[in-house]
Amino acid sequence: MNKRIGFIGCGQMGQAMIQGMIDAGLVEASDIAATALSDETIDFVTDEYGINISNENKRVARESDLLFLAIKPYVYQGVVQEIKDEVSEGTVVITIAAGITLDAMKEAFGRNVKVIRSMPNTPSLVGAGMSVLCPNDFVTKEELAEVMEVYESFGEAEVVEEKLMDAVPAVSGSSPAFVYMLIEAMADMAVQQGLPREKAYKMVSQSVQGAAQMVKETGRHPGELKDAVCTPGGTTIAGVTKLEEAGFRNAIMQGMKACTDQSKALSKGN
Ligand SMILES: NC(=O)C1=CN([C@@H]2O[C@H](COP(=O)(O)OP(=O)(O)OC[C@H]3O[C@@H](n4cnc5c(N)ncnc54)[C@H](O)[C@@H]3O)[C@@H](O)[C@H]2O)C=CC1
Ligand SMILES: O=C(O)[C@@H]1CCC=N1
Repeated sequence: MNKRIGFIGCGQMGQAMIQGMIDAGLVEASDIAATALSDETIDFVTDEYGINISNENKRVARESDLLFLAIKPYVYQGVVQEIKDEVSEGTVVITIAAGITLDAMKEAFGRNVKVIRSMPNTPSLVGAGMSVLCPNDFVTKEELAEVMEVYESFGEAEVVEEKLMDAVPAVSGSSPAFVYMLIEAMADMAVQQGLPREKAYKMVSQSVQGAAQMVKETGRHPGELKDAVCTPGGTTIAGVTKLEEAGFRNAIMQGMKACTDQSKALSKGN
């Protein structure tokens, strides 16, 4: 890709995206510039990814065409104050935090800047990310296509209207955590029943991945796929009955709602 890519902040999510785009062959590691606060992170990222990393936010902001702000939501204001005069008119700034709205970015910069609000997730690290994007009015179609190319290098990407962005963390950014909880709980019980832990993780994670692939590739309704697993009087329907008694689906729905409510609250606070 013929664009200078910069990351302000290079923690869990920044590293996942960087590894994903390098593995996909989109860019060379040496073409990516990033910043972090601690020398420990700078040393680790240098050794692990071979990108150019420093603590020079202003320089990276000045020298990037696509500038990812991979920092925690509560440091956005301070970082934007620091870098805003370095960001040129042609640079596209990409946010990755829940609740940082396009308006909040315009206000923080104090001028019209090209901004794309996005919500990626950590499976980007292994090329299986799900990212959702929303550009402001100053981003051209070509620029959006370039940024989509970046996101699609490490997974799938969709564009939605900004009013839907608060519903997005529940299905992209945060949802892997919920699935890890499911995998952990399933494996714990398998271990309790005598299966070795490593085998339990392998069996459960492969089954979860396979089920997700079935939904994606067959296009069949998840309920229909579930029914196809349930033998009358068999093991699956016994498990389904117990899960429903324990409020399984309702618990998931409430978790998704809480995630969305929190994103809305964060959006209002900015
Ligand atoms: N971890 C995840 O699964 C996801 C995170 N996000 C969002 O990504 C953003 C980053 O999250 P994580 O990577 O998890 O956090 P993290 O704490 O792992 O990384 C944050 C990075 O920012 C750096 N940093 C902090 N202050 C800085 C400053 N003033 N200048 C330059 N660098 C600075 C830190 O050194 C660190 O490298 C957050 O806004 C989060 O909401 C979005 C989707 C998923
Ligand atoms: O928990 C959070 O707020 C961030 C956004 C999505 C995943 N992590």
